[in-house]
This record gives sequence, C-alpha cells and structure tokens, in this order.
Amino acid sequence: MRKPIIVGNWKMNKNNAETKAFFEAVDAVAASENATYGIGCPFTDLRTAQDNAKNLIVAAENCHWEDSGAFTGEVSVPMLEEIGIKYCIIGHSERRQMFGDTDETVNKKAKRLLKAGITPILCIGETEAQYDAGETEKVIRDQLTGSLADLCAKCVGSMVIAYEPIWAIGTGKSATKEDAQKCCAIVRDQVKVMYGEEAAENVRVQYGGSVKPENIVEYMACPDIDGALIGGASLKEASFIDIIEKTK
Ligand SMILES: O=C(CO)COP(=O)(O)O
Repeated sequence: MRKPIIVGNWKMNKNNAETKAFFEAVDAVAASENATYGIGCPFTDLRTAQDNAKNLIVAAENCHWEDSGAFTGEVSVPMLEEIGIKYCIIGHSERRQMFGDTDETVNKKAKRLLKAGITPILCIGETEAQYDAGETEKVIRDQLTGSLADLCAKCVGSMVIAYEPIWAIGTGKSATKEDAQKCCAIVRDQVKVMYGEEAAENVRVQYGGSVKPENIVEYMACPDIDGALIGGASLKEASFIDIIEKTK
C-alpha cells in the first residue's frame, strides 16, 4: 500500500520568520498515520523548518550532484544530509526552463540523492504546446527515460515522481482529474517498463498544477495519484491546513 504524500513547494518565497510562523501554525495539524505532509522551502529556510517540524517533512528544492568544489551558488547533497534533510525536489519545470536543468543533470542529482538515502521528488511534465500537439505521453516517457536512467529498481520504487503539466502551474488552469489520472498512470507504466512491476507498485506519483483545497479530494481519489505537489496553495497556512484536513 502506497502512503499518500502531499508536499508544498514554496519556490522562492518566505524568510526565516515566516517559515517559523508557518510551521508553528501547521505542523501539529500534519500529524497523521495515513499520509505524509511536507514543505519544500528555500535553502536559507531549511534549518528553521527542520527545527520547527515534528510531523511535516522538509524538502530542499534543488541540489548539486557533486559533493563539493567550484560550483558557486550551489548546495551539495552532503550539505543537505548534514542538517537532516530527507527529501529533495529535482527537475522542477522552472529549473528546467530557467536554469538549464536537463534530464541528464536531473539523473545525476537523483543518483547522488539516492546514494545518501534522501528521497528525490522528481518533477516532469509537458508544455502547453506539447499538450496541444498531443505529445504528452511521449514527453512523459522521454523525460522519465532520461531522468531515471541507470538506477536500481528498489531505488526507483522509493522515489516520488511529480507529474506537473507546465500549463497548469500557477495558472489556475488545473488538469481535469481524468487527464491527471491518465498521465500519472503513464508515469507508473513507464516505471514498470524500465524497472518492473514492484518498482511501479511502490513509486508514489503526485499530480501538481493549481492544486487547492477545492480540488485536492478529487485528485486523491484517483487510483494512480498518490499525492500532490502544491505551489501557491501551500503558501498560506489556512489553505495548506485545509488541504491537510481534507486528506488525512
Ligand atoms: O509548481 C508547482 C508545484 O511544484 C505547482 O504550482 P501551483 O500549485 O502554484 O500551480
């Protein structure tokens, strides 16, 4: 049985004081046997988040694949490990579109995180033009082929994969539950093609893109959707609490 996992992605938002206030308001509500709740936050907030989290899991939003060296502005996996981080978002479409992340570099990040026992939350998803051209399935399979190359089946089974159609991110134009289910099933099938039945059964697949309290329940009812990656609606304490209460 896959345990649902719902994670907020704050992106480049919130300072330390805001992080502390958020965790003080939300952490106790996130206690649940049935689901995992968490927040991905900027590097500068990670320690504050960790210090104030008993129930919420804390995720970094990126990492570098090398352990140290001349990589100005980057943060390594051992640095995340040292402060107890257990999850890390990789390959978010904003990083792919604006900061040059590719399936190849995302794959290197996944390998290094898995070696450290940190769970990658791997993001994939098509652009609006690809959606309109009917290329969604091909894009999903291609991105997974590259991003999940040369891993072990058990490792892949332990991962979280977030299907986030780019046209649904921050637009309020969320995918229909039928489309989201169909694409999350394609994600699971591609894991099966690459790593077999058990990895496909175990991998947790999230939907992301304009998820909010009003639509979370219908996504979570879909058989291949095990959670959500949530941007805007994770920034306000009240809406994230609402999401938690509707899904615990
Ligand atoms: O990018 C996202 C999560 O990673 C989704 O963002 P929104 O929930 O704001 O659409």
